[in-house]
Order: sequence, then structure tokens, then C-alpha cells
Amino acid sequence: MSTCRPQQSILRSSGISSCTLPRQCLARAPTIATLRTRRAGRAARGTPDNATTSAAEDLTDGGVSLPTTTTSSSSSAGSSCPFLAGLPSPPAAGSPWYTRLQQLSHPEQWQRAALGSHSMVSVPSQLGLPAAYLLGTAELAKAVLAGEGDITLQGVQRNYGFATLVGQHSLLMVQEPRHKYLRNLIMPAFSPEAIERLTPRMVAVVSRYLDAWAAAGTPVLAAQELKALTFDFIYAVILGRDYEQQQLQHMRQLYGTWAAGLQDWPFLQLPFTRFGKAMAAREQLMELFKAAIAETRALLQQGQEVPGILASLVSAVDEEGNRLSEVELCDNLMLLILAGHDTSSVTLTNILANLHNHPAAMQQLRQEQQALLARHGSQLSTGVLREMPYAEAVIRETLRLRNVVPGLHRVAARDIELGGYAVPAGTMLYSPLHLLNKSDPRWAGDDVEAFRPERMMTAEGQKGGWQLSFGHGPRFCAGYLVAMAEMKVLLALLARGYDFECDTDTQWVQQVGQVPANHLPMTVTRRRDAAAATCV
Ligand code: HEM
Repeated sequence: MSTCRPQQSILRSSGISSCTLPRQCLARAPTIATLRTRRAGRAARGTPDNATTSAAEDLTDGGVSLPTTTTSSSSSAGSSCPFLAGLPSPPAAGSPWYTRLQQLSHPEQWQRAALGSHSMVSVPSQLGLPAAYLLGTAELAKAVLAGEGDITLQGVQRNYGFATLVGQHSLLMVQEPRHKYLRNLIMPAFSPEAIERLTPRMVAVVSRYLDAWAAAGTPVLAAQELKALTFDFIYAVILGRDYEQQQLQHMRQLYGTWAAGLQDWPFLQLPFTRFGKAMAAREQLMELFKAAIAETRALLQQGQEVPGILASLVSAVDEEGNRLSEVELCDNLMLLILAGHDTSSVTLTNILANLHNHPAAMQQLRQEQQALLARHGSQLSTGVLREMPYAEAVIRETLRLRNVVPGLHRVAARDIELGGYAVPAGTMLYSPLHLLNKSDPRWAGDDVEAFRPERMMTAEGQKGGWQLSFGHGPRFCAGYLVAMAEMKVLLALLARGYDFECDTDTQWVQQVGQVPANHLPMTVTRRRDAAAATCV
């Protein structure tokens, strides 16, 4: 076996490999292709991938004699690939019970301690948490997030409550190659041109909220207001039209009941359980979506130009003329509202708190907007949004400190090699995004806990580095451009026309991202020179 050891440095730099061997071994060993062909053959015959196989069967594929395999998912020793079988497992985190409690209460500190100086550790199942390999470098996390063929999202997809509430046909729930097909149909709705058409609507929603906060005369609860703002915003850009406040209020309530069901367990669909109520709310939301789909289709058939993501989705057509079905449209609308709502509201809440605590950063933001007003007048277009490096640095620095998505789960679909270790099929792989942000080698020696948007303005800071706030690979955030446009519109309008104060003396608690326990009371006043900066 020793002559067949892989070139470790190549494997490390290339991320994942199912079975990669040096050239001199290829005559005697299976290639990735032969391993996959064998699996494909089994699948075609209806034989499970982890079924007992014999050396005789393997001989028919590549002329290669392989060890008899009893299961492909138990350990590297059971792998049908000699190279994988020879690889070690990562060291075990081996934590006693009290540190596992730390895992739940202080995940970032626990992860740092568990990893120590290792690039990956194996965390055994304890206290109801599943066993997983914890990844400690961005290189490994990126390899896993990009490795769609070898890696699946099964962990999320097997969560019955989540899958039922979000919908089996949403992007999040489908595997390759269906995921790629759906994404190709959906992504034109998020193109820069589509965002350009939606910008006036985005400006209108944000202006309405800023004016209302200033008119309130008393503190408003920023965290709650931003939840409402981002809901109205995502609804407006998806459905492409304005709704009466009463209707929006009704839809927000339905969404709130639906979202509460995601936290329920066990998922019992009874009239009095949170899950049961959430399913009933889902039914009502589906009826509203179906009506909007029918209306959009009718307008498009009359040859009218209809703005909004839904119109793009309804119009999307593949090479053979197929379109998204009604159930695919509905499930993906549900996903877009979920994915585009709390993520943005929590990030914006954190941004406002940071700007309040760092007046110099707010001043810098105002200067950037004054320069833009002088150059382009008050109009906000996607071109103008692109010319906001400081606003972008504020957003990225806020996400670096308080990543709204703390980490991403994936599952190895087959036996793979990762970073020199064997990863048996079925292993959960966890990328701790929050920890990776803080461990980014670019900021070694800096105060990583300090809010300093300027670090993002340097040549080094403009690169992605270890910051994977919007994910990586084929499932990279579909709404990235919408999210950035939304946050920049709010920052631009706020800096141009308003002053604000908020009470940041509070605990921050972990929910979807970290949120202020006091909901961030905030007073907003219109600036005297604001008239010149009105943008709609
Ligand atoms: C600050 C705001 C946001 C952050 C930090 C964020 C972050 C992320 C991350 C980390 C993922 C990857 C999930 C994974 O790999 O499993 C993701 C996926 C996704 N996001 Fe976002 N997101 C944001 C806003 C939005 C918005 C506004 C929308 C919609 C308009 C959106 C729609 C989606 C969708 C549809 C996916 C699934 C993509 C796929 O599976 O192909 N996100 N987001």
C-alpha cells in the first residue's frame, strides 16, 4: 500500500477527493471514475450504495482487485478505495459533558477550544447533538461547500418539520442535478438588471419606514421595525407591487405563525401545536401566492411589463420550453421570504448598533453619501449603489463580527478524503462560519473583536479571505445582490437625511444571528439639510 500513498500536498490544495492516486498506481487502483461507475451500476440495478460487495464484482469494473466491503459508511477501514482505507480519521475533540454544554451556550469559544491547533476534529454524538467533523480552516470549508457531487445538504433536508414547512420543491430541499436546474431558472430574477428595475421600489419601502420613525417623536424598537421593514421589502421585490398596510400586517402575522413552527419539536400537526398552526398559516400563504401567480400570469399574457422576482420566475423557461410548476413557484416564494427576511433584518440591527457606537464610522458614511449626492444628484440607481465602498465595508465588517448564519451543515455523500483525513459516507461536516471569520489569518495581530470597517477597505480586506457570510459554491446566497442593495439603500437614505440614537446597552442573544434583548430602542430625527437629499 505504501507505494500508493497519495501526494498529500496536492490533495490538501485540491480540497476533496473521492480517491486520488499517484500516476504509477493507476494501473492497479480504481480511479474516481471507476468508483463512480461502479456506484452508478449499482444504482441502476437498484442495489444500495452501502450493500455488501465482493472483490469479484469489483474486478468486472476496472480489472482491479479490491478488498471485500461490508459497508461504505462505517469507517475508512471499510472503504473500497485502498487510499481512503489507509487514511486516518481526524483527532477526536473528546470533550467531557460540561464542555458539551459550552458547545450549546458559547458555541464559538467551544469550537475554538475543540479545534486547538488542528484543522479538523471529530466531535462524537452527545446530549442529543449528532456526531460531526468540525472544520477549522476556510480552505476545508470551501472544499466542502463547493463539493456538491460528494457532499449533500441531507442534514437540513431530513429535518421533517423544516422540509415540510419550507416545501420539498424549494431550492434548499432539492439535490443536484435538480438543484442546478432550478437555480438556472431562478437566478435571472436576481441579475443586476432585475435589481436595477426593483431599486425604486426598494427606495420607496425604506423611505416610508424612515419617515415614520422620524414622525413617531418617541423611540421605536429598531429590531422589530427592521423585521417589518425587511418583510415589506422582500414582499415588494418578490411580488413586484405595493400592498395596503392592512394587507401587509395580515401577511406578516401569517409569516410569524409559520416561522414559529420552524422552532417547534416534535413536529406534531395538531390544531394547538406551533407546528400545526404553522402548517395552517402555510396553507393561507400558499393561497395568497397562488392568487399572485395567477394575476402575474394574466398580466404577462396581456403583454404587460410586470416588475418583481415572481414575474421573472413565472417567465423562466428552460431549453425544452418547460416552466416552473405552480408548486415549485410557491415553495420557492416561501423560501425567498424566509431566506431574505430575518437575515437582512438582523444584519441591519447589528449595523445600526455599530454605527451608533462608532460615530466616526457614521461620519465617514455621511461623507461618502455627500460625495455621491454631489456627483449623481439624489437618484439612487444600482450604479450609484456600486460606488459605496464604505457602506459595503460597514456591512462586511458587521457580518465579520456577528455573522447572521453561524455555520453550515453538509453530509458526505460517499467516502471522501478531506485535508488528509478519511471521511466516511454519512459523516456530518460543519463549517463554523462565525469562528472562521474571527480566525481569518488576514487579521492576525489586529484586534479581531473591534469594529473597524477600514480594514475592509485595504487591498487585503477587499478579498474574500476566510469570510463566508453568504456561503460558497453552488449554493452561494441566491439573494446576495438583493441583500446588498437593500442594506445599502437603508444606509444611504439614513446617512443623507437623518440622525439617530439607540440604546445599545443591552445583552445580545443568539436567535437567527445575535439580536439585542431590549430590541434596540431608537430615536430618529430628520436633518435640517435633508430636503436636498431626498432620493425618490
Ligand atoms: C444579510 C443577508 C443574507 C445573508 C447573510 C445570507 C446568507 C446566506 C447563506 C450563508 C446561504 C448559503 C446556505 C447554504 O449553503 O446552505 C444563503 C442561501 C440562500 N439565500 Fe441568502 N443571505 C442573505 C440574504 C438573502 C436574501 C435577501 C435572499 C432573497 C431575496 C436570500 C436568498 C437565499 C436563497 C434562495 C438561498 C439558497 C440558495 C441555494 O440553495 O441555491 N438570501 N444565504
